[in-house]
Amino acid sequence: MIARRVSVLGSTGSVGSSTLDLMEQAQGAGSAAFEVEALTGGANIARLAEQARRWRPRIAVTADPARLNELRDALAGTGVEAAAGPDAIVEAAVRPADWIMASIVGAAGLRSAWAAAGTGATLALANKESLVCCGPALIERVRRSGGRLIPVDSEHSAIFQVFPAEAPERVSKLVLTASGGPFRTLPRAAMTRITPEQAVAHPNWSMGAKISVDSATMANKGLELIEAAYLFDIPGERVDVVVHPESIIHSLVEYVDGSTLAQMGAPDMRTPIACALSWPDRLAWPAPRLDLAALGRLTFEAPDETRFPALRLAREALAAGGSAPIVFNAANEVAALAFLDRRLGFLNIAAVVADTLEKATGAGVSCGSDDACDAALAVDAEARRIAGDVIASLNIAA
Ligand SMILES: NC(=O)C1=CN([C@@H]2O[C@H](COP(=O)(O)OP(=O)(O)OC[C@H]3O[C@@H](n4cnc5c(N)ncnc54)[C@H](OP(=O)(O)O)[C@@H]3O)[C@@H](O)[C@H]2O)C=CC1
Ligand SMILES: CC(=O)[C@@H](O)[C@H](O)COP(=O)(O)O
Ligand SMILES: [Mn+2]
Repeated sequence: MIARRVSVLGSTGSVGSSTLDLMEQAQGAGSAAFEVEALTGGANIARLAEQARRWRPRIAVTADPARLNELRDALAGTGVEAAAGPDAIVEAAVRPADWIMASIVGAAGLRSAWAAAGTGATLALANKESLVCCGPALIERVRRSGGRLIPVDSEHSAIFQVFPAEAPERVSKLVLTASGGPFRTLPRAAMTRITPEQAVAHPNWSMGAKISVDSATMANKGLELIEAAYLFDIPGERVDVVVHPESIIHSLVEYVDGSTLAQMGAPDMRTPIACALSWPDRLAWPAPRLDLAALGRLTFEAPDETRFPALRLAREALAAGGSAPIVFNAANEVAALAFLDRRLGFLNIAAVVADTLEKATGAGVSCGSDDACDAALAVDAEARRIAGDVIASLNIAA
């Protein structure tokens, strides 16, 4: 029986909701008991209130200070404390919990993930952007606090499960699988007409809008390449990407003797979340199971970095080091959101990232030596400003 006091940062999103759903199912199966300390959300007050009514956390927090009264009203009579604003989310992240899910999307999740990393709790990290921005420092912070970082991103969860942490020298390379997204076979010429609705329609996974666009451009795999290099302390040249359209093998570890170990499962985030919730134990819940005979075959192909240049840009940013991964992440986030707002064409997402990386390097944007989180946020802010200018100049030219 697994017993945990849990906080979920970003509980109203795709990963956050899957986390609470999994907890519900595991409790229903009699294999776990949970208390909830804190739930945090953004604009979706109705979902946050519904979750708080079900789980009765000590506190529920919305990121938007202007929505505090609305949240208070929605929680009336529950005994759940309401709070609002980015600082309140950081405060929620350091409340007593032994398992904290960091599932806020984008760099907005960095401060709370950083705060949670210092508490000594197990940090279940879905927010890949915080690893890309602060990887080695974030990992070290968890280690020093006596906590444990468990990756939730499906590929990194897969690697984590088959990686020999006690003997990393046995590993020759990591292989990240990529679905290839909804435009895997679309010719580049047709990509100019891609709409946000088409881009968020991922073939295998049900996810939030930003990561769905990242999958469509393969910037997601670029972020994951950086994430893997930091998490498993391995150079980018020893992290391969292979396109596997079925998303059944979630990633692989190749050993020096030629053996390759893989983790497989249905494309459902509750499986990697279950792993993070119970590791090194295993959580029994009514999980979706694989039927390999029904699947029939699994297929693989090389990624096409001409049609999906974001992958190459991420690899270059990782090799450049310093602040380049933070710039990559910030520019990608600004561009993906501009695409979702119909202010930018699909193909221009990677173009904005490339241009921002070049301009930020020219402007000498680099991390300071202060607190890694504050230093990363300063780089992030400057890179966002540059990316915004790049988008504005593209729109003037159009
Ligand atoms: N979805 C997936 O299957 C996977 C996701 N990930 C990673 O997990 C993270 C979450 O992804 P996903 O669940 O898809 O994202 P969603 O967009 O579905 O959810 C994001 C969450 O963050 C909250 N949020 C948004 N903006 C802010 C802000 N400024 N401050 C505080 N909270 C905010 C949202 O609140 P609200 O909705 O109330 O506005 C919501 O709770 C991302 O980093 C993603 O890359 C990794 C692997 C798989
Ligand atoms: C579920 C998950 O971890 C996502 O990051 C998923 O992997 C996206 O799929 P692709 O980026 O491979 O299309
Ligand atoms: Mn992933």
